[in-house]
Amino acid sequence: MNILHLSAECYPVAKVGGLGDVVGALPKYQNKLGIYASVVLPFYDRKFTQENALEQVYLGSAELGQKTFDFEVLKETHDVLGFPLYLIKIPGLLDRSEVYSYPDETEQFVAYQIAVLEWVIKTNFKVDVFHCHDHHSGLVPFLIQHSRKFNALTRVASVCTIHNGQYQGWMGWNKFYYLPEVDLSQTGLLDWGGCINPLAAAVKCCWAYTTVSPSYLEELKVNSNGLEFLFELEQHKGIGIINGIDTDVWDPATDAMIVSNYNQTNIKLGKEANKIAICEEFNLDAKKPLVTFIGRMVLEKGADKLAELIEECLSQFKNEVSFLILGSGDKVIEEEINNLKLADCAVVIGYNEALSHRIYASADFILMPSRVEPCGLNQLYALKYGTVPIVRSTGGLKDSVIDFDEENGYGIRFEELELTQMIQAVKRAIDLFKNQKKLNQLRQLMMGLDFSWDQSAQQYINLYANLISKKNDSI
Ligand SMILES: Nc1ncnc2c1ncn2[C@@H]1O[C@H](COP(=O)(O)OP(=O)(O)O[C@H]2O[C@H](CO)[C@@H](O)[C@H](O)[C@H]2O)[C@@H](O)[C@H]1O
Repeated sequence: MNILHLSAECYPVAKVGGLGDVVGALPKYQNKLGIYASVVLPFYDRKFTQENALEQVYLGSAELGQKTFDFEVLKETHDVLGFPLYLIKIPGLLDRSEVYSYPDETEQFVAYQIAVLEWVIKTNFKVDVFHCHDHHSGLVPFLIQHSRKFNALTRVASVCTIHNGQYQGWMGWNKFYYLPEVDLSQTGLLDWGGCINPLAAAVKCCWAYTTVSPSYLEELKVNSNGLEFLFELEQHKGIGIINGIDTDVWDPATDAMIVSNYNQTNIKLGKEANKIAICEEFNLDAKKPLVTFIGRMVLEKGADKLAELIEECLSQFKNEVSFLILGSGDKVIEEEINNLKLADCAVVIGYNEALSHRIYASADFILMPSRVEPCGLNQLYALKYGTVPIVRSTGGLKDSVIDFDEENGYGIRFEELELTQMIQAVKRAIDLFKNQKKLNQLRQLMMGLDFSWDQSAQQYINLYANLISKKNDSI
């Protein structure tokens, strides 16, 4: 079975958030399970592409509207990631350093998708399933069905995974001419709310779509930035598969980025050593419970509530708790948090992968007050590192964290994004920290949980197999 993953991100080539983590891991685990999974990304001029051997496997050209563009397909020579990695390089369009936020992003991602399909057809690259991640490759299921140019691929299955339904890749109909000739009777499939909506088109045209947790599958029907009705209509094609974690990268026993490695048996000492080091670095008191937040500072993550919460906690629970915050995103939120000049609170604005590992290993608690959380990887990493998650009960957080007051529970949950509930959750963390025996029992329990990719990777494989066998039945 040959699967081609299409994505804008893939760790460690290019990661902005959790999409990168998933696409950097899932294909590796799928290959271990005996299928042949590859990834095709836009080319980025970054550390990974500068430092690894890349060979040209295809040189071609295609049209974006009236313009012809040349493109190269490069393959990373040694499969260092555990799967074949292909990169689409288009001079002047896909050869830059950043992943997102260029003014011609639409042109970038449309050209990427056209180039991928062109390359697959011209080289007879064997694909049984196009696995499209988020809106950046959302036009592919439509194009292979309704564009004559790609009709050699009509019978290739397509699966679309929604990591984040809030972003949909909207483009005006004035850019319709970027697409190759398509069946004009089918253009309604591209439309949602009067513009071309690649995520909506993917959901309508794919053979199956998945969400990154079962709860998120349900939530999209009531909260998906305008697509609620669509998710209701197409629910028969939907399935929720929770993300896993890549234990080659995220394991405190082997993690080369942390100060002191540890496992379930020496967790107390291990966490202590990491905590002492980080508290020294950030001038915090290692004797106090350390609560962290790591992530994108955006409304989705509830980051706008952090500044007020920290101020309140440090005033109500004076000298009883400390905070270490790492993130970047919305400039207003960044500034609000960065302006907190308080003892017992350290803030790092920016993206720092190595620091994030050190924080997972040293913090006692990780706060995730998300408004929306399709899966959430931070809580899964935290569990693996024996760090108690404090989460709002939503999406994947609800599916992966059981409150420690419940049977076999280990985390702290609250329902509403409301200051009093959040303060109460932090208070429970402080009380738990005072009971070191209980805290260590919970740490042992958390570290023993299995959120590895093995099971979820298999669920995707079962889905592909189902789709392929249905296709064969229908021939
Ligand atoms: N400033 C910073 N420095 C270092 N590391 C940082 C960082 N900010 C974030 N990270 C890292 O980025 C990742 C974020 O993971 P999330 O699951 O929160 O992803 P995100 O919301 O981007 O993705 C979407 O896709 C993923 C994958 O499906 C879903 O889990 C999620 O719910 C959904 O919103 C983690 O590895 C985290 O450690």
